[in-house]
Amino acid sequence: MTAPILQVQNLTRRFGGLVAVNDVSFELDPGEIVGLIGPNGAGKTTLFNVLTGIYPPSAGQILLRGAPSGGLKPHKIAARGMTKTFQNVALFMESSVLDNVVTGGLLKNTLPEARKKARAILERVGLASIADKKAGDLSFPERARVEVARALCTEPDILLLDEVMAALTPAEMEDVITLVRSLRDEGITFVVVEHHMKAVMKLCERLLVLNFGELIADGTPTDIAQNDRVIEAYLGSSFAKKRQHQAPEVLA
Ligand SMILES: Nc1ncnc2c1ncn2[C@@H]1O[C@H](COP(=O)(O)OP(=O)(O)OP(=O)(O)O)[C@@H](O)[C@H]1O
Repeated sequence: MTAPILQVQNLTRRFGGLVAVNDVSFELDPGEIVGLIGPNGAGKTTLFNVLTGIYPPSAGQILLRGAPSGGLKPHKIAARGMTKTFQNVALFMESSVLDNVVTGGLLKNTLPEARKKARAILERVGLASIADKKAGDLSFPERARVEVARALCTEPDILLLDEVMAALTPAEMEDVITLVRSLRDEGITFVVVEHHMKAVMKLCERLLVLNFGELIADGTPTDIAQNDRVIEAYLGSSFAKKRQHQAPEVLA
């Protein structure tokens, strides 16, 4: 049996009196593609932020390849192999696509090495033709791809994708799904936050469901689509009671 690459144990994050992530525990095996879903405000981004060191945990443990990583700074956690993309794309808008991606590579490489790596990654994700364009001149879907490229340039073992498919056309989503699968085949483990349920169901082999900060389900997309607690969380209890063994459209 392979050892888990990530162990999250009783993780809690509070903001004053608000418990944004509440006693959450799960493990990731290397090479999994796991979706993290839940209604607005469920705690998905906060969980990503705690895992990647943007916020320290209020309680609980995070073990990255068996070593505690909770409370370390983001660059330390990225250097150990876990990083995330940002929901509201945080590129340097005045810099070129290439220079944005290079910043990811500087974590583990000299500048010339980082530039070489960044060019290879831009080629890999299909952005080589816009390498010299200013990030501020890109369309939103292009920016999201650059965000992914920059995260890839940190050479992650675990990549947390925060809504990179927002505003993509169905064809562009297919491209992202193909890219994520092929990167997984090269050894990267993924956790994906995405509101587009069809894309999540297609891409992910396992789903974790948060509601009001609590992990209410962990299973295959088929199991999750039939799970009463999940349906209730999305649609309210009256719908869940009326439902007769039929997955609602929101989870189909
Ligand atoms: N820095 C912060 N300070 C105070 N409260 C916060 C902070 N960040 C998040 N929250 C609160 O924590 C809860 C969880 O928010 P979070 O953004 O993690 O949810 P989410 O599941 O990612 O939501 P969405 O799907 O809308 O992006 C919300 O009630 C939010 O208002």
